Amino acid sequence: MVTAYRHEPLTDFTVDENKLAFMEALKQVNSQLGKKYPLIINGERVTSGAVIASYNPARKTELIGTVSAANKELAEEAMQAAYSAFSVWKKWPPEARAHLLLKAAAIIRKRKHEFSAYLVKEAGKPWKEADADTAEAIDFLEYYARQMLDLKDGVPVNSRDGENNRYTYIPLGVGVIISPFNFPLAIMAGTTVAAIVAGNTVLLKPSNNTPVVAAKFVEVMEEAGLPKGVLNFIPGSGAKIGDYLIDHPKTRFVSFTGSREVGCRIYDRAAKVHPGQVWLKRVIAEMGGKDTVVVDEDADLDLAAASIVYSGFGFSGQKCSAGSRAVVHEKIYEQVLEKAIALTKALTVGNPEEAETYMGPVIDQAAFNKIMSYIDIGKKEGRLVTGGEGDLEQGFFIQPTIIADVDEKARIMQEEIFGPVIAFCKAESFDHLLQIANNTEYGLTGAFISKSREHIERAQQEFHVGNLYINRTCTGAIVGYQPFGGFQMSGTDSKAGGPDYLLLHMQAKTISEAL
Ligand SMILES: NC(=O)c1ccc[n+]([C@@H]2O[C@H](COP(=O)([O-])OP(=O)(O)OC[C@H]3O[C@@H](n4cnc5c(N)ncnc54)[C@H](O)[C@@H]3O)[C@@H](O)[C@H]2O)c1
Ligand SMILES: N[C@@H](CCC=O)C(=O)O
Repeated sequence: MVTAYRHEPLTDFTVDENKLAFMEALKQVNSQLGKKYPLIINGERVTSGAVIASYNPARKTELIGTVSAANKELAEEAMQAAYSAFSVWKKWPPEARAHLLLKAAAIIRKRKHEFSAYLVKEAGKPWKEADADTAEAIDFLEYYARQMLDLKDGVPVNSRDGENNRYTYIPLGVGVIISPFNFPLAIMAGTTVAAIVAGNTVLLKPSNNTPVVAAKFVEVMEEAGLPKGVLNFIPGSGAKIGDYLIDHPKTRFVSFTGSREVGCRIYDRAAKVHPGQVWLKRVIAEMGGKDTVVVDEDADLDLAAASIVYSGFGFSGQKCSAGSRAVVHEKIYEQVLEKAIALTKALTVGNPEEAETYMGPVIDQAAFNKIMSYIDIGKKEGRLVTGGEGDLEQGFFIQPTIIADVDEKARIMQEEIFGPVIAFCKAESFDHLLQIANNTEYGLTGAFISKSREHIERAQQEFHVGNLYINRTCTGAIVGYQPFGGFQMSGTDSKAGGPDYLLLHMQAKTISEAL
C-alpha cells in the first residue's frame, strides 16, 4: 500500500542548515566537472566519435561534461534494443513498474541538492528554480507511479447476463522522448517515466544544452533496477537522429516538449506512414507560449506588479509559462507599470551559484542573440522603461527588460521571445482585456488579477488557456495539483502531471467473454 501523493516540499534557503547543505552540494558538483558520459544502449555504455560538450551558461568556458553523441547507426541500435526489450517489459506487473519509479524518487530525494547543483551549473538556474525543478522531477516519479496503480486494472464497464466485459489499458510500444533545456530534469524525467511506467520502452534524446543532468538521471533509473533496453540514452543532433527516429517504422509514439517550430515539424513527419509501419504514430507535443498577466481595473496593484514581474522574469523568462505580456486596464496602467519597474530594478542578476541571485543567464549564444534582437524590435514597437542591456563577458546575461506602451498586435506581443522581456499593453475595458489576452496563436498559461467576482467568473469561461491562474503568477504548476499543458499552438494539451497523462501512452483493450 503506498501513501497518498503529496508534492515534494521546496527547500527553505533562509534556514542556515539548508543553505550550507546546498553550498556543499555545489562544491561536490564543482569537483566532478568535466567528466565524460557515454550513450546507454541496451544497458551497455557506448562511446561514439562525436561528443556534445556542455558548458556553464554563466561561465562560458567552464565545461560541465562531455556526452557522446549518437549517429543514425547508434540510434538504430537503440531502436532495436528498445523494440526487443518491449516484449519483456510490457509483461512486468504494473506494481513492479510503479515500485521502480518510487525507488528512483527515493534515490533522487536523497541526492536532491546534488541534482539541483547540476541544474545551477548546467542550465544556469538560480537555487530556488533548481530546487523546484528537482522537486518536480520527484513529483512526476511519485505521481505517475500512483497513477499506474490506479489504472492497472482498467475501468469498470457494464456486462449483461451471460457475458463478462472488461476494459483495460495496455502499452503502445517504443517511444521517442525529446526534451527541452529549460526543465532539464523535471520535464526530461517526467516524460520518460510516464512512458516507462505504462509499460513502454524508450529512446531518450535530451537537449544538447543539458545532457549531463539527463545522464545522471539515467544512472538513477539503472540503480533503481530498470532492466536493460527499457531506457536507452541517445543524446545527439535533433536534425540528424531526430528525423531518423521520428520517421522510423518501429516508432510507436513520440513525446516531444520544446519549441513550436520543432514540434510542428515532428507532428507533420510523424503523420506519414513508412514501409513496414503497421500503426499510426501518436504524438504528444507540448510547445511554446505567449502568456499573459491580465490586470483588471480594481486589482490589488502590488499583487498585480508582483505577478507580472515574477511570472516574466523567473528563470530569465525561459519558461513556456512565462508571463511575457502584461495587459493592464488603462485606469491603473501607469501605477502598475511604475510598481513593476521598481520591482524589476530590485532584482539581482548574476552568477546563479550565489545564493542571492534572482536571475542568472540565458542558455546560450543563440538565445542571447535572439532575445537581444527582440529587444531591438521592442524598442521600435514601444518604450524601453527598464533593462535592455546584455553582457557577454562571462556568461549570457541579459537584464530584465520591460517595454511599455506596446500595441496589441506588435511582434513582441505575439512571438515567443523566451527571455527576460515583458511587453506592457493598455486596454480600455474588461472586454478589451480579454480580447487582447486571447489574441495570440498560443494558449498555454494566463493569470487574471482582479477583485471582481463577476469578472473572475467570466475570465474562467473566456480566457482561452490550458492553465488559468487567478490572483497569482502564471508559472509554477505543481504535479498532481495543477496539471500542465496548453491549447492551440501551445501543443496537444497533454496535461503533464494530470490524471489523463498516462493514458496518452497506452491503448485501451475491450475483452468480452461469453459465459
Ligand atoms: N508546453 C510545455 O510544456 C513546454 C515546456 C518546456 C518548454 N517548452 C518550450 O520549449 C522551448 C524551449 O526549449 P528548447 O529551446 O530546448 O526547444 P527546441 O525545440 O529547440 O528543442 C527541444 C528538443 O528538440 C530537439 N530537436 C531539435 N530539432 C529537432 C528535430 N528536427 N527533430 C527532433 N528533435 C529536435 C532538441 O535537440 C531538443 O532536445 C520553448 O518554445 C518553450 O516554450 C514547452
Ligand atoms: N510547468 C512549468 C513550465 C514548464 C515550461 O517551461 C510552470 O508551470 O511554470
